[in-house]
Amino acid sequence: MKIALIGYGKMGQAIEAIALQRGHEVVLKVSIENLEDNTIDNIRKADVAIEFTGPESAFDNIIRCIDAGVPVVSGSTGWLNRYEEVKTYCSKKNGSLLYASNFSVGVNIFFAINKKLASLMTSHPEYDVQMTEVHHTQKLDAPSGTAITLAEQILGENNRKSKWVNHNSDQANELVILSERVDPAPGTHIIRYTSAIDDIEIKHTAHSRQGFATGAVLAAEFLHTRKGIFSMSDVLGI
Ligand SMILES: NC(=O)C1=CN([C@@H]2O[C@H](COP(=O)(O)OP(=O)(O)OC[C@H]3O[C@@H](n4cnc5c(N)ncnc54)[C@H](OP(=O)(O)O)[C@@H]3O)[C@@H](O)[C@H]2O)C=CC1
Ligand SMILES: O=C(O)C1=N[C@H](C(=O)O)C[C@H](O)C1
Repeated sequence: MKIALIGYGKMGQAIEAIALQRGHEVVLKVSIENLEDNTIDNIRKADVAIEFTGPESAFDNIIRCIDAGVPVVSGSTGWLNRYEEVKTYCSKKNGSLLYASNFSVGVNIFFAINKKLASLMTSHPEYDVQMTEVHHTQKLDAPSGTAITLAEQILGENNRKSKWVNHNSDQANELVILSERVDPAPGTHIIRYTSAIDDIEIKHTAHSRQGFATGAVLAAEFLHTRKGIFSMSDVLGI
C-alpha cells in the first residue's frame, strides 16, 4: 500500500516504522514544516491516508482526504464535536473513514471489558465510579479521547451518571475523569468502582506507542479497499 502520513510527529513516525516493517511505502509525510505539501494532488498519490495531527487540524485534514477521494484513518483526538459533520460529508462524497480514539488492540479489548463491567454495575448503586487517565506533558487535550470513549460507554449503561466532568466533583450524577500529565507516560487509563465494602479497578497501561501505531496500520490495511465509515470494532471483530 502507498500511505500518506498527515502528521509526522510522535505517532506519524511510529506509524512509519510499522508500515515499512509490513512492506508498505510512505509516499507523503506532512508536518507543520511542509504544510505546502498537504495538497489534494499529493494525497492522491497514496492508496490510504493516516492522519495523526491534533485537535485544531484534524477536521480540515480529514475533509481534504475525502475531497481527494483517498480513504482516511484518523486518530487525532479533541475534535469530535465535529465528528457527525465529517460522517455526513464522508457519506455524501461516498468516501471512506475510520476513526478511533485509541487504535491499540489492548485498549479495544479494554473497551469491551469496561462496557461489560458498567453493565454489571447498573444494579449495584452502592458502588461509585471514577476514572483517571495519565499521559505525557506534550498532550494538548484533556481528558484523553480514550477516556471520553470509556466515559461514554459508562454513561450508556449507568443511569446514576448523566455526564462526565474533567475535575473533582461531589455531584452523584457526574462521572469524574481526572487527568494527570507526567513524562514519559504513553497512556494509562484506570476505572475504579468504590464502595464501603470493597473496590474494583480495571487498568490499561501502554508501554510505548507501538500498539497505537500497529493498530493504525491494521486499520489502513482494512480500509483502503472499502467504502463507508468504520471503527476499530470492524477491524478487530470485537
Ligand atoms: N487514536 C490513537 O490511538 C492515538 C491518538 N493520538 C492522537 O494523535 C494526535 C497526534 O499525536 P502525536 O503524534 O503524539 O502528536 P505530535 O505533536 O507529536 O505530532 C503531531 C504532528 O502533526 C503535525 N501537525 C500539526 N498541525 C498540523 C496541520 N495543520 N497539518 C498537518 N500536520 C500538522 C505536527 O507538525 P510539527 O511536528 O511540525 O509541529 C506533528 O508532525 C493527538 O491528537 C493525539 O491525542 C496519539 C496516540 C494514539
Ligand atoms: O496523545 C496521546 O499520546 C494519546 N492520545 C490518545 C487519547 O487521547 O486517548 C490515545 C492514547 O492514549 C495516547
